[in-house]
Amino acid sequence: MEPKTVPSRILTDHTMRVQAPTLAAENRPWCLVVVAGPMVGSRFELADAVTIGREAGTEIHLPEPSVSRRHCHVFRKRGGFWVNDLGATNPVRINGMQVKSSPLLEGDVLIVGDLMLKLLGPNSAENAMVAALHDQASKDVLTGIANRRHFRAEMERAFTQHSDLALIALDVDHFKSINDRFGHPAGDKVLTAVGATLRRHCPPPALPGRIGGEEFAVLLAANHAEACALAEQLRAAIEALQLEDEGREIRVTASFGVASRRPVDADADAIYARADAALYEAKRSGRNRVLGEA
Ligand SMILES: Nc1nc2c(ncn2[C@@H]2O[C@H](COP(=O)(O)OP(=O)(O)OP(=O)(O)O)[C@@H](O)[C@H]2O)c(=O)[nH]1
Repeated sequence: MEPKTVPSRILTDHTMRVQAPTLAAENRPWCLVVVAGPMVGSRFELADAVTIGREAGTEIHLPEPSVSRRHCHVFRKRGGFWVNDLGATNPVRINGMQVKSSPLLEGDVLIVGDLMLKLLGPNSAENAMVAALHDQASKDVLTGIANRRHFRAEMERAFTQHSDLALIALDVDHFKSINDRFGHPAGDKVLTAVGATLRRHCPPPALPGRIGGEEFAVLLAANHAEACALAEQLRAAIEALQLEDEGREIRVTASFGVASRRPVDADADAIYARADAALYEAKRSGRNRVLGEA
């Protein structure tokens, strides 16, 4: 019998470029993806208007020497995107051609200093692939929240953009004895429940992350009092978790340290170090408590 073949259909646009088949579920934000040069693989979702530059506070922040402080402006115009060069030392180019002010079309490559950024539309297969790879690279496998690498990168990025910045560091209490009494899989169940609690109480733009083992952290644009209030809410929610293993109740508590940005801080690590010191003090003084930085 003849094997049944399904006729395939290749879709092309007016320039005869092959279009990815559109799936109903896809409708991602437009994004610029670094396809060559420093920061390759970085993905930036596009708002209606963004400035690209080396200067802290630009929406697409590219801290590279070949990029001007304020390099170019990308904005929506007549249903598409448009680019204006802001007088960059290395002039903006699109697909190799120098431009002052020009439309930017899906699939175009925008050259900013030594970086090549490709514009990907909401339904492109490349956009879906890059988003999936980004997800895999940035999430902790067990809990689904940010992994250490992504959390630290976001911490540095947030430091360039927010003056009101706070960090909550937390660590599950006596976690080793949970593993010893109930076994490693039950320990994993506890970590998963803590991750879910953080996700539930810290919606975006707050960012919860798993730093490693039983250590977690939350990054938020808030003042010290707001961050301490959130930490207290998290402490109570973790203490209220109802977990069991083969009919045996697993009691879980965590200790918290909170720190917020000071004018003297040179980087986000300085804030993290103070949150960690406060967490250490919370452990030392009895656990299951929130302590602000000294
Ligand atoms: N189940 C499980 N255990 C882990 C994982 N990662 C690290 N651990 C365990 O976490 C435990 C951490 O123990 P400690 O650092 O001594 O801390 P603790 O027992 O929580 O004590 P305190 O922090 O002082 O309250 C170790 O036994 C690690 O083996 C993981 O992914 N899953």
